Amino acid sequence: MLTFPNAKLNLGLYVTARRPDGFHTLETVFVPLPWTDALELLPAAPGQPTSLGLSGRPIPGAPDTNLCVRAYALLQADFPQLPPAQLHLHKVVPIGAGLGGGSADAAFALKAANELFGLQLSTEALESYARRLGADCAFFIQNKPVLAREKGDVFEKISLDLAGTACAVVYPGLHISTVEAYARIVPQAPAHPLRAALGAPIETWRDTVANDFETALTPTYPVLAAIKQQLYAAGAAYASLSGSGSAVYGLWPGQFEAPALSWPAEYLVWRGQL
Ligand SMILES: C[C@@](CO)(OP(=O)(O)O)[C@H](O)COP(=O)(O)OP(=O)(O)OC[C@H]1O[C@@H](n2ccc(N)nc2=O)[C@H](O)[C@@H]1O
Ligand SMILES: Nc1ncnc2c1ncn2[C@@H]1O[C@H](COP(=O)(O)OP(=O)(O)O)[C@@H](O)[C@H]1O
Repeated sequence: MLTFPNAKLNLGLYVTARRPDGFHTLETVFVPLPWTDALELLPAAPGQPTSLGLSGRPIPGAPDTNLCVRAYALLQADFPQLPPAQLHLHKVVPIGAGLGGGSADAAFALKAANELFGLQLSTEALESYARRLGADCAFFIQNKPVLAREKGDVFEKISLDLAGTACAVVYPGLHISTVEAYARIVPQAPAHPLRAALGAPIETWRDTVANDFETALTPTYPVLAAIKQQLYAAGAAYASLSGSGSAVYGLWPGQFEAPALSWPAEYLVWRGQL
C-alpha cells in the first residue's frame, strides 16, 4: 500500500503552561499542508524481518528508530498476527522544520497497517496509538484543521475557510531541535485567544496571531525575522514561523499562487494552495 504523508502548518502557537511531566500545554491550530513524503507498506517476503528502505532527504538514526518503523512495532506488540513488514520511505519534507514530517510518517504508517491488514481500529484508537509516538502525531490521523490543546493532541473543531489561499514555505536549512525550542519559552496565556483571532479576516492576523517559538528563537536566528519581513514585502497577508521552526510560511488569500520570490530553490521549498 502506497500512502502520501503530508506536512502541517501551525496557525498561531501559544505555549500556555509547563506540565509536571516536563511537557507543555499548547493552544495552536493545525492545518494540513499538501506537500508530501511517500511511504509504502507491504508484507515482507517470506522469512524476511521488518525492513525500511530510504530515499530522498537523509534521516539521522538507525532504521528501527525511524518513526514509521516505531509505529508499526507499536501495533505489532498488540496484534501478534501482524507479519514482518517491508517499508519504504521517500523523504521530501525537511526534518526539524516545524512541518511535522516525521509525525506524519508515523501516523500514516498506523493508518496503512490498519487498512492493509484489516485491524478495524477506530479513529480514536489510531489517535491513541499516535499520541504514544509524539505529541503532533495524532493530528495526522484525521488530518483536517483543528484547534489543539493540552500537549497538542486534544482537538476541538474549528471552521476555517482557507480555500483559494496561496501559500509559500521558506526553509532556511536550520535544524532547530524541538526540545531546545521549548526550553527557551516562558509559558503564558495568549493575548488574543486563537479561535476568535482566526475567525477574523486573514489580514488582521498579523496583529493578533502569534507563534511563541518565533518570539523566543528570533534573537538567536535573525534569519527567521528576515524571511518573514520579505514575505510581507512580497504582499503576504500573514506570515509566521511554523511550529518550532525553522520553516516560515506566507499566506496570500484569494490568489492562485504566491508571487515569484527571490530565494534560491533550496530556501523556497514549497509554493501552492492550502
Ligand atoms: C512544537 C510542535 C508544535 O506543533 O511541533 P514541531 O515544531 O515539532 O513540528 C509540537 O509541539 C512538537 O510535537 P512533537 O514533535 O510531536 O513532539 P514530541 O516528539 O512528542 O516531543 C519532543 C519534545 O518536545 C517537548 N514537548 C513536546 C510537546 C509538548 N506539548 N510539550 C513539550 O514540552 C518535550 O521536551 C518533548 O520531549
Ligand atoms: N520518518 C521520519 N521523518 C523525519 N524525522 C524522523 C523520522 N523518524 C524519526 N525522525 C526523527 O524525528 C525528528 C524530527 O521530526 P519532525 O516531525 O520531522 O520534526 P519537525 O516537526 O520539528 O519538523 C528528528 O529527530 C528525526 O531524526
